[in-house]
Amino acid sequence: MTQLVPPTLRLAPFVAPFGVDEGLLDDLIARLDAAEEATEARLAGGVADPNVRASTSLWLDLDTIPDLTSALIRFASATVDEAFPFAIDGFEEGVLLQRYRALGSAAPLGDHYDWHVDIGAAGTTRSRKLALVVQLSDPADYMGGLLEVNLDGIPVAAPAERGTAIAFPAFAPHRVTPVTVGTRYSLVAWMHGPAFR
Ligand SMILES: O=C(O)CCC(=O)C(=O)O
Ligand SMILES: [Fe+2]
Repeated sequence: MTQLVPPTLRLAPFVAPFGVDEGLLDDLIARLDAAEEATEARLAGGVADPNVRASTSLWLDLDTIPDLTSALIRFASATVDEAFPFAIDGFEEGVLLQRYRALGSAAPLGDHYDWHVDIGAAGTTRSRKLALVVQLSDPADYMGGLLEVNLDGIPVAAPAERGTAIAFPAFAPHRVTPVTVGTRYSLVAWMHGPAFR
């Protein structure tokens, strides 16, 4: 089948409502808060450096939450059709829930994730093509915690509204600025496909 592809590559994140009930967003937050497996987020290679990244995270198996899976597939299709026409096969890693806190952070200014890209040189991260982030928190619940994406040299802050989904290429530098008050929760997933070449 012929695939319709946009004539140009977008240089701004793709943003759309994620389209799930607030109850599901609440449930995801509760899962992270309750999880005993939730661990201090670590950099690839297992080294934790709170100057680069400080947050709490929990991996979820996608098979267990059908409403979440269908919303991710809908949003991923829209992203590929309307913004980033990459060859995509599916979500290979489940989803990662993230919590960024002001209080209790190992980092002096609050939990954060400094500039980085999500694509890696080898292993699972090598075939990451698109990063998808869902804003799980109401922006009134925290200060700071901006997701900024830099696709063309100028960092753009992603909308923070609860239930908003944001997609960008896995090779795009992005960061989460320190949460200085309250707590921000997010969901991150990656669409995989034949590795960029
Ligand atoms: O929490 C976010 O909004 C983004 C997290 C992120 O960049 C990552 O986990 O790689
Ligand atoms: Fe990232």
